[in-house]
Amino acid sequence: MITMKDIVREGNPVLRKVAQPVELPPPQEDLKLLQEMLQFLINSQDPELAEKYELRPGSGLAAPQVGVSKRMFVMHTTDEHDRLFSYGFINPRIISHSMEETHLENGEGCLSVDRTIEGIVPRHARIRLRAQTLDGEDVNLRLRGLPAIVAQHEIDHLNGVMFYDRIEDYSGPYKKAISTI
Ligand SMILES: O=C(O)C[C@@H](Cc1ccccc1)[C@H](O)SCc1ccccc1
Ligand code: NI
Repeated sequence: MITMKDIVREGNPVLRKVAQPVELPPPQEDLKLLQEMLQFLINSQDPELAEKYELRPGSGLAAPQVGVSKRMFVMHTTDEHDRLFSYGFINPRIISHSMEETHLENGEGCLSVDRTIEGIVPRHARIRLRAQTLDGEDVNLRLRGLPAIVAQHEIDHLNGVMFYDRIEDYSGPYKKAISTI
């Protein structure tokens, strides 16, 4: 069972690596890990289990956050119509997105970041996501709202990007060095 001790925190270089594609068909051990990551999200949203195992609630989790630099993530969240989006994604790609942007009013957090970082994190309002799912099917999903934001946050993890890299005026110690012209 995955608990908070299994989640790597900022400063660990795995969070700044570009994760490797998963070989297809996915090895059994990758599928097992993805299933355990999804179960973590479900457990983290159960008040009794979250309290018992001291879990921070999560709507998304990427494999690098459990120290595995592979291109897969899980999501367990609802949209504004209370529809549940519960998936394990393998080799996810955003194949198109809206020009329109969105953001969470109170900014974003991260299970790998044990501090609050203020600031708006701009995200695409709508994305088209292609991936293989935990169930082995190829999906091509249109996401909007919170599921779209969660997916973008997790895919950033697969590319070594942290949410605060995207805050316009963030100049904290962890911001990735950007080349100055
Ligand atoms: O660290 C992670 O990847 C899990 C994050 C994902 C996330 C944070 C903010 C916005 C979108 C995705 C969270 O722990 S999931 C919990 C959550 C959900 C919505 C807003 C804030 C926190
Ligand atoms: Ni995160």
